[in-house]
Amino acid sequence: MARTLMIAGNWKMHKTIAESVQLAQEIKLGANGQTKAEVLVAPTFCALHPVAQVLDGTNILLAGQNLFWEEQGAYTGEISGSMLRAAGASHVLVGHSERRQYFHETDQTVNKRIKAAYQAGLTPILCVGETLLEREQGRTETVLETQLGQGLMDITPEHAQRLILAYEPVWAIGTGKTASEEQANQAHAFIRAWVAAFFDRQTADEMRILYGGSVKPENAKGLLSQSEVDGALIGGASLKSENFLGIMRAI
Ligand SMILES: O=C(CO)COP(=O)(O)O
Repeated sequence: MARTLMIAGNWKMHKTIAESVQLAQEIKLGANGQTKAEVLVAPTFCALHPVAQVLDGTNILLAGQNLFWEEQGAYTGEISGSMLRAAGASHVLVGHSERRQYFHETDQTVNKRIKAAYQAGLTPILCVGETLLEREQGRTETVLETQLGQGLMDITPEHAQRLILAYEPVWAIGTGKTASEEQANQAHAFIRAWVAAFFDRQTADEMRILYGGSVKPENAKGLLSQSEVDGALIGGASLKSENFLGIMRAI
């Protein structure tokens, strides 16, 4: 089953509008015809539209980093799926561990956001992953199972066909500690088997499962050559075009 690799940059809370536009321009120039992978960037909300204008006419995709589940209303500080769409996004990250850790995101609110993403015509990228303590206690699979089962509750098989998953072990995010190729492949295989059981085999075979956690040009080739790893969700190394492009060229 040939799945198109995805190289995704999560810019987190980094870069002004001007800096985001600059980075997008560098990626646009560098990626031009250079990679077979699908490329995606997720800037801050305020940089979405300016970056969309830079990327117009390219096949580089744009994602929001989060969304609220209501369409509009008195929800100070939030943003809806349709607003992301209008700004030029086609995708949205949901349930990133930083959202879970710092903003009290739960599997239940993740589920609401996933549904809202579909409602708005966005493709969600659901992030799951265990903490160091959970891994040490041998609870990795239980944690993944819970995050997936509750996060994807009542999602239709049709919608599941458009879903992208990201396995991001919390202990590997921004720490410089990468999951070994075997650890990543094993977790991805577990997630794919879970998808096959929850939805169906074909959906599982076609689903992209990205790895995230200290991916850089030096380790990208090894991780991305694993049979179950269908791309990367990159934080720190996506903030410099030479690193992000280096990862793209590593595959
Ligand atoms: O959280 C991540 C991507 O969403 C990974 O971040 P780092 O690549 O900085 O470890």
